Amino acid sequence: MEHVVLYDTTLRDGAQQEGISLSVADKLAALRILDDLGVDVIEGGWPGAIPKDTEFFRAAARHPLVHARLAAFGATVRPGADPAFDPQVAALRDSGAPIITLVAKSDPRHVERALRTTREENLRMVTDTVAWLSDPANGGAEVMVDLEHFFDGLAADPDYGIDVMLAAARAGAGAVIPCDTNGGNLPGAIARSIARARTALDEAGFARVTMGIHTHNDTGCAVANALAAVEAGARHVQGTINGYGERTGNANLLTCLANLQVKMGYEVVPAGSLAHLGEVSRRMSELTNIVPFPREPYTGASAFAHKAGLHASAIRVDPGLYQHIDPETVGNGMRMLVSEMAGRSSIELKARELGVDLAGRPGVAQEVARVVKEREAQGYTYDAADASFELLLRDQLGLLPRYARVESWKVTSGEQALPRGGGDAGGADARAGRGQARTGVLAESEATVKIHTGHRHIRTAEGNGPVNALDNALRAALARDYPEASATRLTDFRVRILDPQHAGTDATIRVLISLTDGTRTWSTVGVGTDVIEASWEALFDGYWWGLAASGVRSLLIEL
Ligand SMILES: CC(=O)SCCNC(=O)CCNC(=O)[C@H](O)C(C)(C)COP(=O)(O)OP(=O)(O)OC[C@H]1O[C@@H](n2cnc3c(N)ncnc32)[C@H](O)[C@@H]1OP(=O)(O)O
Ligand SMILES: CC(=O)C(=O)O
Repeated sequence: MEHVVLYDTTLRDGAQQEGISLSVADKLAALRILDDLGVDVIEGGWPGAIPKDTEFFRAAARHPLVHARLAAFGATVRPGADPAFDPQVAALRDSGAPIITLVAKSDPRHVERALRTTREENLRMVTDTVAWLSDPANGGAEVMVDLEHFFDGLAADPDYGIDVMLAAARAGAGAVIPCDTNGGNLPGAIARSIARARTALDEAGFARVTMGIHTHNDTGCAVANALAAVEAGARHVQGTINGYGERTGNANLLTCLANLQVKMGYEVVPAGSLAHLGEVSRRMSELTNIVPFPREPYTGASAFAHKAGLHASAIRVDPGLYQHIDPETVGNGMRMLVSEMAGRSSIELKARELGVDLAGRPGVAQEVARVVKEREAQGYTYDAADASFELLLRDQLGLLPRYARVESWKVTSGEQALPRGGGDAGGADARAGRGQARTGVLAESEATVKIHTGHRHIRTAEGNGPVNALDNALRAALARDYPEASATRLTDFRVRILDPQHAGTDATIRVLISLTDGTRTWSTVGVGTDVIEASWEALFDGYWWGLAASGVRSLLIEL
């Protein structure tokens, strides 16, 4: 199988994304993740331009890589400058990286208007910088050249970009990488230009020079453009994990990798690595602190999630009928979503996922599907509230322990005058009119919950809002007989109006909550015209599911 070089630029071009700021420690952690994945090259940053990157290359020297080689990124010398006396070029050499990737202007409009120099001088800048850095007397790095604005440049002048590329090859570059810097090109144009560039290299006697591709996603075609380039002769693909990058991002390297290896038959990373794609995507999300996009191909949480009943019915026979690959190949998993679009098969497959075998009990699946459709028509949503669905399913099967009977609950909210000297009338909270900072009053809520287990428990609790007070009171009441309830905490609370066009504050609303006990997380749903009532339903189901999932035995004695 032919190899395609995988070149990761998450730590350089990915870090150019709005909102991403990686510390040296983050970059070192990413280095390990990328090396374990088996990429060939990891571009670590721009030493000499960004102090953190200079420090990163110093630190990286103490972390030998098993699979990948490190690349330092930088620019050619400026017009009129000699690389031997250029501090930025010296910083690239001093980074100790075995690969140096230079960005070079290949669009004559950029040469003339951004660099404000001549086309000939730009060719000289490329030639001299590549030759100096690849000279063994100056460290002898392998030099790769990113041809900035290559595709747009060819549209303006069909030859100049090719001349820059050949100058780089002549000076000793090991790889030349046409870049769709503005991300405005489509696959056909990319493929035609790459084919032309490859032919030009071969005809000039540079068959040894690798043709690369670097694409941005401004037309939504970054991955497609990278793959089109490979079909046209590129054998080096640059991209970033999760498609991070300036503006709309770079080609998602994980999507490129999966497509190249699984669909196009190239050898890219060691065979076992593919099964870690999901993990790599999530670990990099932790480092960038950017929530993973659920609909990301191959790695996203929804990439193999099925909602339509007819899909489920075919999947029950053979998952391959509605999936382009086995999700486990890329470290993902199939999920069944239950909603108003469910039929018997969806319920049966979801039940199987939850460890309940409904095979041979079509009546139960049919009845659960009917209840789900009926309740979704009222506003419930089970694909976002797995725990509520599980309660419904187990209830139908008579498999649900009843932990408590609710006698009553109530919440009061109001404002209470603070003692003199209490509160702080200034600050941002006061300007926003929030909570305790207004003119000496404290906003607070109080809830009382009465439940029966074997005994009658009455608990009153305060909170900074009604849902918080209700949550505190319910937890305290349950924890008297079920101490496991004390570990449960609310982590998310979302409310939405279901019929905004027909009603104002008296609209039906849906509350979706997420809870955790420190190990598991789960979500439940409540619906009503009263936001507190809907919250109570979601909370009660949430605690109920938590106790059932912990295997807690019911102590309820109905008198
Ligand atoms: C397409 C890409 O994404 S390339 C990567 C881009 N990444 C970055 O820019 C991040 C790091 N950049 C930096 O830290 C700074 O911009 C630096 C250190 C590179 C330059 O900083 P400064 O010298 O203050 O200048 P500034 O940021 O305004 O850049 C303009 C200068 O770079 C020159 N320049 C721009 N592109 C190139 C290039 N490909 N080769 C050589 N010089 C270039 C311009 O001619 C201009 O030089 P001049 O001031 O002599 O006219
Ligand atoms: C080099 C680079 O990042 C670009 O041209 O997009």
